[in-house]
Amino acid sequence: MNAPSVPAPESEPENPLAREQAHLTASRSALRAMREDVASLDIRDVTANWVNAAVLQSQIDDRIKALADLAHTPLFFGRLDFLHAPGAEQAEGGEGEQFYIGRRHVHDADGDPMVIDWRAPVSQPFYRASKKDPQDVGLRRRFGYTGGDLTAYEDEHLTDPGEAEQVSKLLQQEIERPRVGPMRDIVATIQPEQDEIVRGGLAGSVCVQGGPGTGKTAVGLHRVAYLLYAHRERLARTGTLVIGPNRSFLHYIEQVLPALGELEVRQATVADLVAHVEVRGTDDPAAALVKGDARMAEVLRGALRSYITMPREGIVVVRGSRRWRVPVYDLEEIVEELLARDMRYGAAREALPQRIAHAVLVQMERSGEAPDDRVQDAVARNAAVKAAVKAIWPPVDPAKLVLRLLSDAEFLAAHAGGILDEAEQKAVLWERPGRGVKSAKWSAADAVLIDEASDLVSRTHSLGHVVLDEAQDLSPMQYRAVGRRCTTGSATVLGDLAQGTTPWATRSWDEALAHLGKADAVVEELTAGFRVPREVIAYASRLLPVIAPGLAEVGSVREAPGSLSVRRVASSGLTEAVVGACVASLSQEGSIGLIAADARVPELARALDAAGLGCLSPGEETTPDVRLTLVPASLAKGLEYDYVVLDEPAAVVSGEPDERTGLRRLYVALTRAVSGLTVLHSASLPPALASTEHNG
Ligand SMILES: Nc1ncnc2c1ncn2[C@@H]1O[C@H](COP(=O)(O)OP(=O)(O)OP(=O)(O)O)[C@@H](O)[C@H]1O
Repeated sequence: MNAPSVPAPESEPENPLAREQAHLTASRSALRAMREDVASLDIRDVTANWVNAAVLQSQIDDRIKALADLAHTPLFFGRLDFLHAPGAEQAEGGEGEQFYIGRRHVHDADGDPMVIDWRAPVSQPFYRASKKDPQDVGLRRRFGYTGGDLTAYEDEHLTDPGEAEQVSKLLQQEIERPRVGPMRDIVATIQPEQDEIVRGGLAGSVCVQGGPGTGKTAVGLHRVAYLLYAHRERLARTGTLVIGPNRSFLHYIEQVLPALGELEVRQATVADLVAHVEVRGTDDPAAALVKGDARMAEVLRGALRSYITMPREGIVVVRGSRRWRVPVYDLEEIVEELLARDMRYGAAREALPQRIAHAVLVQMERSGEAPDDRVQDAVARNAAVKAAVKAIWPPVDPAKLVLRLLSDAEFLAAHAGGILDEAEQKAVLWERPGRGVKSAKWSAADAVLIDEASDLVSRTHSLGHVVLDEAQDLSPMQYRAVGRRCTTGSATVLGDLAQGTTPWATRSWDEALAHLGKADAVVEELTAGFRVPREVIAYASRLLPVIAPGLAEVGSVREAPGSLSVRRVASSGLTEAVVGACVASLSQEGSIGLIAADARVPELARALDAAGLGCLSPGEETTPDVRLTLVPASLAKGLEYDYVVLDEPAAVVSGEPDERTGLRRLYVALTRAVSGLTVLHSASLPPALASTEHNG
């Protein structure tokens, strides 16, 4: 591989860099021309009315926006020189072709491509071709940019046996490029094992187990962009959704898809999905554990069914001078038939009057009448029929059903008997029964129960594709809630068993996928770490045998000697030392995260303030002026900073209800740094970390 070449004077036409720069300039002009073409469209003659005109104009405006040339977003980042024209028989010796790979398609005035969308099939070898499998690629070239200028390139001659394989310097530089602002895309440097997941088919679901910084979030987001490209129409109809753990995380990732040209993807937390009631209460862990258990689905199903009462008498429908009788045994048969079918409670309730009316119609026909559909509808709306339906199959409000289960010990016992033991029933019962849906102090887990009940009453709308990030923290009931939003679609599940910090954290992906309703999903593993330097990840991985025995240690694609510093200070000087470490980190470029146990955050905030250091909360955008974020350990998951200062690990551990969860929380905190981690402690470190004191 050639090292990034030293830029030669641009006037030299045979200088490859100058040629590439010329192609960039030409592509930019072509893009401008494409934009101007759209802008000059005259729609006055093609639209019949102003509504159509407005719709068309807004589509044109969107298209113009999509064709914008962003100064700091390189139009292309790679080039592929195929040995033969793609698609041509190689034996024919067809002329090789050259393609520039970028974020979007750009063509010249003749319609010939100048830049190919990274998602097009012809771009795939850019990510997958290797010396072992060159995929007909003679040369792969990666471009390096400084600001918006093309300043370097790096070549791989995949079919040259003499050229040794090397780690790309441009990849390394891209990862280490200081972070300001939200998460960015990785479209120029997606790795082969990541690309396999990104370009997986829409039909199948996939689950990715990957340690910290292996690119799970990046892969999930690029997968959505890819699927939208490959299945645009279908997904435009059915919809896509990205689920993340909390609002700050969603803010952090929200720019990635728009930067890839995808503006229509909804992003939400699980709490957003199940927001049927206002959540004002919390559960103790014992209650939350039972409420999140999949057995609750069974309890709810039984409780809902208990509202159905077998008819005790027949009904009489009076129409004009005639009376039609539906005997009790006919009604019973109808109800039994509905019960036997796999119908939602609400759908069956709607079907019931029609079934009764049908029974009446059959009698009418037998007696020589010729009733049509309108008569059937009229009978279904008859007062006697309505009254019977109400008695047999009354309407049920899902929130009221859950309210009753959690408030009424007898009702709960009647439906949880044989499913939950007595202690479990006691755990879920509210101390003070809820009076009404509005006033009850619902917890997050209760909202999920209501969502389950709602789905039993009427089917939840299913989307085309759902990406579920940080999945390891979901309870079985939450997996079910997500699963019913993609029953007819597919899912990408991303997570790390070692980072599970809820009492119900996922123990096995097979189990989780079964709750999600995607038991046939393929489980893939990512083990190459992009974020965390080797020294730091090795230190954090000392916790793995305790927090997730059997899980492979994450590697690192980057050596960064001196990236870890662990220092013990006197407890009276801890806060001051931490502020000092922040000041030192701020002398470097990029973002700084000060991570601390939640309980330590107020004191540290005051100390930073007193030192005149402005700081942000997680999810707030870093700017060149304010680059320091004060991160409560409970919100650190999924985030990253160029430099991390970690305050008092022992406090992070003891901030959690049990030691394993505490150590997992610590593992998350230790794995947020891209370029450097400083750990400051006054209390002893957990034994796994203390084994070899590390001083940097
Ligand atoms: N192929 C790649 N090229 C460049 N950067 C990459 C690549 N893959 C991942 N990264 C970068 O590595 C960092 C970590 O990625 P990401 O946040 O997706 O990891 P993760 O597996 O979700 O981590 P965590 O488990 O900690 O949430 C990000 O800055 C991401 O942009």
